[in-house]
Amino acid sequence: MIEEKGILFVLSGPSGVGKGTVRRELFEQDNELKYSISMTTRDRREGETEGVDYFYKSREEFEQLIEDKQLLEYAQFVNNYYGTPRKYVEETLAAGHDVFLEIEVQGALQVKENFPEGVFIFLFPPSLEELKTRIVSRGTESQDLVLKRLREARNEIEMMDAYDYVVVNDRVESAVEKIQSIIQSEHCKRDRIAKQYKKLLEDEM
Ligand SMILES: Nc1ncnc2c1ncn2[C@@H]1O[C@H](COP(=O)(O)OP(=O)(O)OP(=O)(O)O)[C@@H](O)[C@H]1O
Ligand SMILES: Nc1nc2c(ncn2[C@@H]2O[C@H](COP(=O)(O)O)[C@@H](O)[C@H]2O)c(=O)[nH]1
Repeated sequence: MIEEKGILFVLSGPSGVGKGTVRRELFEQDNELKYSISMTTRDRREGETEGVDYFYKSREEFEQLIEDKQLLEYAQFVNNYYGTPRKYVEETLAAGHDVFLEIEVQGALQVKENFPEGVFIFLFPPSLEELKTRIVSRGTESQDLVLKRLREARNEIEMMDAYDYVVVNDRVESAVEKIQSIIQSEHCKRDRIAKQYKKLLEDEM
C-alpha cells in the first residue's frame, strides 16, 4: 500500500517581503492547507493573538522545548527564538494533510535536512528599496530593529539558491496565484510518481 502523506510547503524570504500577507491571502482561498503556528520569544505585536499568530514563550520555556526535542527546527532571528512544533507537523502530514510553514532561512535549511521531499519557496521583493519601504511602513519595529532585519535580509537572499522556487511578491494576488500553481503542480507530480510506483509493484507481482 502506498502511504498518502501530505506535502510540506516552506515559505521563506526576507523580513518585510510580505510572507505573512501572502500566506493569509493564500489561506483565504485554500482551505485544504494547514498552517503550522510557530513558537516565539518575541513580544506580541498589537493585533496579534496567542495561538493564531504565534505561541508566545519566555526564553526559559523555549529553551525547555529545545531540550525536550519538541521543535522540528528553530533559529535565533534578531534577538529572539522562533521554532516549529514537531508534533503538529508530523501528525498533520501523517494524516494526509499538506502543511505550510512560514519561517526564516536558517530554520528552512534545518527542515530541508529532515524533509528533503518538502517544497521550498523563496519570496523575493521587487527591489531592496521596496523591501525597506514595506518593513518601515508596517511600523511594527523600532528603527534599530528595522536595520537589523534589513541586514539579515541580505544574508537570507544569499541563500535563495537552496530553494526549489523563487516567487517575486510584486502584487499580492499574483504571488498567491504563483504559489497556488506550485502547490497544484507538486500534487500532480506526486500523483504521477505514485501511479508509476503502483504500476511497478503490480508488474512485479
Ligand atoms: N505585494 C505587496 N505590495 C505592497 N505591500 C505589500 C505587499 N505584500 C506585503 N506588503 C506590505 O508589506 C509589509 C510587510 O508585509 P508582511 O508583514 O506580510 O511581511 P513578512 O515577510 O511577513 O515580514 P516578517 O518576516 O517581518 O514577519 C506589510 O505592511 C504589508 O501590508
Ligand atoms: N526558523 C523559524 N523562523 C520563523 C518561525 N516563525 C516565524 N519565523 C520567521 O521569523 C522572522 C521574524 O518574524 P516576525 O513575526 O518577528 O516578523 C520571519 O522571517 C518569520 O518568517 C519559525 O517557527 N521558525
